[in-house]
Amino acid sequence: MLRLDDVHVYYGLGHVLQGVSMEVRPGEVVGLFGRNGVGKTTTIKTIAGWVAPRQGSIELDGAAIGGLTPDQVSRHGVALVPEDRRIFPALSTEENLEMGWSLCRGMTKAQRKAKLEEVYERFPRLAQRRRQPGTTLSGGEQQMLAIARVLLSDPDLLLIDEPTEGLAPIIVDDLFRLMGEIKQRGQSILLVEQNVPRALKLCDRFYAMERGQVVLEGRAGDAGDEERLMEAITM
Ligand SMILES: Nc1ncnc2c1ncn2[C@@H]1O[C@H](COP(=O)(O)OP(=O)(O)OP(=O)(O)O)[C@@H](O)[C@H]1O
Repeated sequence: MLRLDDVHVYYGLGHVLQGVSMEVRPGEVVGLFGRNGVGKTTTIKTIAGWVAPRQGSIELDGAAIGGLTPDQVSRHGVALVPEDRRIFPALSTEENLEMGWSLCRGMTKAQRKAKLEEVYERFPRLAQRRRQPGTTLSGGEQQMLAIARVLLSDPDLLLIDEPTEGLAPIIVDDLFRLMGEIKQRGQSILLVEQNVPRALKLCDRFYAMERGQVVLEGRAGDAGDEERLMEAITM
């Protein structure tokens, strides 16, 4: 469904992605691993339209999406959950969720309301906190909110950047359970995650990056591939 072919990205003179190629097939969870600064976030932001590639192609179900705006990419069924979560501190949980409506074009008011109730059923903690300002939510609740917000639009592919960073182990368990559920529903995920052993249990395949390039592709669960991955990212 998603295919990147020889994607190059620059920040000013910095050649940050140097020919990245990868794919995510329908229903797959694909891990994107590597040390700090190798270009994982930039890869995800480029797919989502936050950063424009200078060269190369990005296709989704055969349609060229490279260089489209974030809004246009989201209409192709791709949703980004960024590392900083983008929770609006002055807005309530519900108002933050409602920011996700911009991704739900074509839904009637009744459909939106039903979708919101579905999200509250799936995330009871968010339902309890629906009137509270975003800032009063814990880090884990904010992460749940960020994911719940993009689920409103039923994306086919979620790009999730470091969801568990800085969170307590029990919340990390909840987040992995949630991502497992998303996978069960047939939605694909491209996941950047520092907790590699844990992520590998969820992933079908993975890529490892080094200095703006993909240096390894492998299958999760394959002992040889996983060993090569650990070598590639800890070198
Ligand atoms: N807005 C920016 N302007 C200039 N350089 C940037 C910008 N954002 C990232 N970079 C640089 O681009 C390179 C890739 O960064 P990126 O955030 O994609 O890496 P990453 O693998 O996701 O790392 P991290 O795990 O630290 O987020 C780094 O050298 C980083 O310093």
